[in-house]
Amino acid sequence: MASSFKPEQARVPPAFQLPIPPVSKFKIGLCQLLVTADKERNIAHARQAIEDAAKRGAQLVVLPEIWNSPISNDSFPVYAEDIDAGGDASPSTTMLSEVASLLKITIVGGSIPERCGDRLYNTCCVFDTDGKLKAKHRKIHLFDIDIPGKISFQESKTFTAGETPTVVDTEVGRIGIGICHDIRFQELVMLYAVRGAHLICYPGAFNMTTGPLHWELLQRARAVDNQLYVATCSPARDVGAGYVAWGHSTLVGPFGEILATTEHDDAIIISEVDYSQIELRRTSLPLEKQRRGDLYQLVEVQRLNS
Ligand SMILES: NC(=O)CC(=O)C(=O)O
Repeated sequence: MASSFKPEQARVPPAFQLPIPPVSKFKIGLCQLLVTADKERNIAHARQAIEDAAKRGAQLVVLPEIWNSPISNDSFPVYAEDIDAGGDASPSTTMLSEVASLLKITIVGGSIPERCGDRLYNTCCVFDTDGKLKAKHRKIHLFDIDIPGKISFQESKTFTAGETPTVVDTEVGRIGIGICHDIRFQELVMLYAVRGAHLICYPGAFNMTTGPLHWELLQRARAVDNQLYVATCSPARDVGAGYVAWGHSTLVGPFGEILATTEHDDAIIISEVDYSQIELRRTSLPLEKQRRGDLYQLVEVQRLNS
């Protein structure tokens, strides 16, 4: 198939520019949730976990990928919600909006199956402290895998891929969003870094085959290459589920260091993010100055249709 890329649609992004965040030090809460087939219970459980995290001081709370539904192509259409319609058409995001404004916290709302017309997306909503929907990221790289005898999953059977990278300004800094498989594509986070992201949040559900080898490796690679914070949030492991999640939600600092993590059970991680560490790491190890832009460059494609 001929490529639709045209050189006039490309531009070289400017160098890193780190905006001054409204707060430079805050607590983050990663809610690793056990997800069941009972959607109402999943919503109530997520709400309780968010409230607990906020009580423990979290100003930013992150939820897992697909936290209101089992992870299966049969379930996605059944559990999908019309996020744009809101209200009763989207009980999951209505809850997130309510609880964000009630507790005055920022929420990176994991992801849920979204229905939009006749399409389904794997979508992450970000709510600010007023409960306003600040951003909606639709998973860009769908997870299709076939390792015989280990794992076979074709997300593209039900979901349509998103078309837009997402960077959002919040009260806890500039956040880039990716969902699970998006973490494997380094160009996306490089783009987020040049757009000045302090933190990348990846709601994700790696599995028992790729999780042990790649989950931590990818988070640390994204953080150390770009000298920024990376937070991941997984569903808790349910060995009886059709898709068994690896768990191990984690916060990684800008030197690639693991700041907080957990095993695979239902858990809330509370940890501190300190953006002064980004400047410190970038000053002592100035990758941006050392980068050989004369030899290679990241080119951003301008989507004419978006
Ligand atoms: N579930 C995903 O989207 C990605 C994943 O598990 C992987 O290994 O990649």
